[in-house]
Amino acid sequence: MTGFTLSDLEKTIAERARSGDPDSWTAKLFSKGIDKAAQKLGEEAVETVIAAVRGDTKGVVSESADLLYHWLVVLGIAGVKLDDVLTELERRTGRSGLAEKASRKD
Ligand SMILES: N=c1c2ncn([C@@H]3O[C@H](COP(=O)(O)OP(=O)(O)OP(=O)(O)O)[C@@H](O)[C@H]3O)c2ncn1[C@@H]1O[C@H](COP(=O)(O)O)[C@@H](O)[C@H]1O
Repeated sequence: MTGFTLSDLEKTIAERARSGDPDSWTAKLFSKGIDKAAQKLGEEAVETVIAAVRGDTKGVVSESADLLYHWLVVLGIAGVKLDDVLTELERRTGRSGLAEKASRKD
């Protein structure tokens, strides 16, 4: 299994956004703003759905990578940290830090 994480990609995206490099797709999306980034996110979501419905396994992998990258760009522009989303997901499992603390008190 790869050691590469969404957190690694989030850091790369933040660095590239700050770079202002004209060759950087990330910097371009950040300069265009939330409308363009959100549009790309929607397109990649639809392309992922189409690949899945067609049973195109390689397509699902490739489009999911596009989707997650553009999702992190949208999070970055929206000022939301990946960790905030993971914390919300953890809360839904009922195993969040607060739940654990509360259960230790019992
Ligand atoms: N993971 C990605 C990634 N996935 C997709 N893309 C880019 O997303 C863009 C849009 O994808 P599309 O399939 O829609 O391509 P398109 O049809 O040409 O796009 P449009 O016509 O809609 O403009 C392409 O230019 C892809 O290269 C990505 N660009 C960057 N990354 C990561 O971000 C890092 C920094 O990239 P730069 O900011 O470009 O330096 C890279 O090293 C990667 O780790």
